Amino acid sequence: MLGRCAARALGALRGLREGAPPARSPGPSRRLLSSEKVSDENHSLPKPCWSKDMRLLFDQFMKKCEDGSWIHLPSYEYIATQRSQDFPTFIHASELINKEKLSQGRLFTKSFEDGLGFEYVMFYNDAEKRIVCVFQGGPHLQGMPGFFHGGAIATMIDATVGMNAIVSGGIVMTANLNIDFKRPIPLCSIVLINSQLDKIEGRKLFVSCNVQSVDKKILYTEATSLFVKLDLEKKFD
Ligand SMILES: CCCCCCCCCC(=O)SCCNC(=O)CCNC(=O)[C@H](O)C(C)(C)COP(=O)(O)OP(=O)(O)OC[C@H]1O[C@@H](n2cnc3c(N)ncnc32)[C@H](O)[C@@H]1OP(=O)(O)O
Repeated sequence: MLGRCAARALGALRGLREGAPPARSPGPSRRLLSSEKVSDENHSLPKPCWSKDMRLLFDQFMKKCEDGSWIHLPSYEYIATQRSQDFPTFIHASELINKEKLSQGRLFTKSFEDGLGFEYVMFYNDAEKRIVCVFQGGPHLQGMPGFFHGGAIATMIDATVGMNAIVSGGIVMTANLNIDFKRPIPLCSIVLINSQLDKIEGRKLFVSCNVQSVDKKILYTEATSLFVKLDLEKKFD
């Protein structure tokens, strides 16, 4: 049974949850998505490609979820924003969005074969407005030989702070992301991305985060971000 905070967080994700597969019900917006592959697989559950350490951390966080203080967030290949009914004004009004290509859209972090790209699981603490992401990056995320690409790290930071903003603010977009890369992260290592909602001012949500080694001895990266709740009356053009 979900606790109250779990229900609230998962309710917030319903509006713009990370990758809920598109609705199967027919309708005008559903026609855009008719040719896509629909996968209901929750990628936040252990897979064969997860290392022993990743599984250990998963088990530790799942233990913390037992009293309801932490929530295990699901993740799917599709983001609900692909459902045009979630963005009625933007998608239908903008001439810039290719409606055919939209049906092939897939969440960037879920676009690699298992184990080669982004493997991660996120846990949310409602009382502390924190999300911890346990991230195991694969060999296709290489930048300098032997280390992760900075863009791959930025992607996972954006995904984690973004999820924190979504849980609190609903439909948001990244307006600003500042990253200090302090140490290179060895390729294929597992790191913790710790994000914190710092404040909300009107439509603006400020979220900070750091990336640490699992033993917390190495601070790899620090970041601050600004997310803006979308004004659904405005158009993208
Ligand atoms: C695993 C994955 C899970 C899912 C997580 C997904 C995370 C990924 C999210 C993304 O990557 S989104 C993609 C990257 N972001 C974009 O493409 C956004 C592009 N920018 C925009 O579309 C608009 O600038 C934006 C929607 C962010 C804001 O436009 P609005 O017209 O809604 O806002 P407006 O200009 O009215 O500004 C609202 C407030 O925000 C402030 N603001 C907006 N942009 C700002 C900025 N860049 N820096 C500082 N402040 C900014 C602005 O000053 C104002 O402050 P005040 O209310 O105090 O007056």
